[in-house]
Amino acid sequence: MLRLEHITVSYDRKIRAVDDISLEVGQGEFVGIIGSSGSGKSSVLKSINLLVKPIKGKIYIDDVDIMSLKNSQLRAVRREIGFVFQDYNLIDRSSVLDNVLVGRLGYKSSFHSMLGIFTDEDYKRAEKALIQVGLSEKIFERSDQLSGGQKQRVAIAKTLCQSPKIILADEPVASLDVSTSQNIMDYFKTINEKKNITILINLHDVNLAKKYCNRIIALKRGKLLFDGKAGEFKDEFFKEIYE
Ligand SMILES: Nc1ncnc2c1ncn2[C@@H]1O[C@H](COP(=O)(O)OP(=O)(O)OP(=O)(O)O)[C@@H](O)[C@H]1O
Repeated sequence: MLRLEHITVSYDRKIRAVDDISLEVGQGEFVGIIGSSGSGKSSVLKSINLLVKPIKGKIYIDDVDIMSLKNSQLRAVRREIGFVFQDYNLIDRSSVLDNVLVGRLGYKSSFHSMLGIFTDEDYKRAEKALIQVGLSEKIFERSDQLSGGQKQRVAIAKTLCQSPKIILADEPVASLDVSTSQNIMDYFKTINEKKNITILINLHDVNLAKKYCNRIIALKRGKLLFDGKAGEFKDEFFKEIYE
């Protein structure tokens, strides 16, 4: 469903943040991307929905070359790609419900978005997403009154509200303690298994990647160093990546 062909990302045309990476990800895969700081994990993830535009290569989603799409077509593709950030990316003063409804904006005309007009169906989806992340009792709370783990669950619910085919998560547990991180990873795993949504997740912690992901991709200085089953990721790769 997702194919990267020879993707190269450079921010200043000198250093290659991502250097000629090709990979294919099938529907329903749960892929952990690991690598030391600066290895290019975020750049790979952000290039998939063109938050960052590669200087070379092609990106195909369901065999559509997304770099060749017009704005309106790209918008339609993007609304099916959820993105979860490390710092949650919520509107602090808004309620949990309003934050989750933001996930529906990609389906609205700019006129309706501006006026914040949502249908009964949108509200039902938002409530369902909040039930899925175990937060229905917080629906009317202000999001800045929640804990870090709860905020990340709201961000996941917002993404679910988009009805995504793919979820990209950029270090979603890096700001959380160990047990909260595991809790958030459990939600990702459940979403992946129950809804068959493809997930690509950047992680600092190799053990989390090995525990939760089916496949691991390891980067070093923008290059692909390992791509295989989580169980095949051995200590020697670990040393090579983090040395
Ligand atoms: N907006 C930017 N402008 C210039 N250089 C950037 C930008 N974003 C990333 N870089 C550089 O690109 C390289 C890869 O960065 P990237 O953030 O993709 O790596 P990462 O593995 O996600 O790192 P981290 O784990 O620290 O977030 C680094 O050398 C970084 O300094």
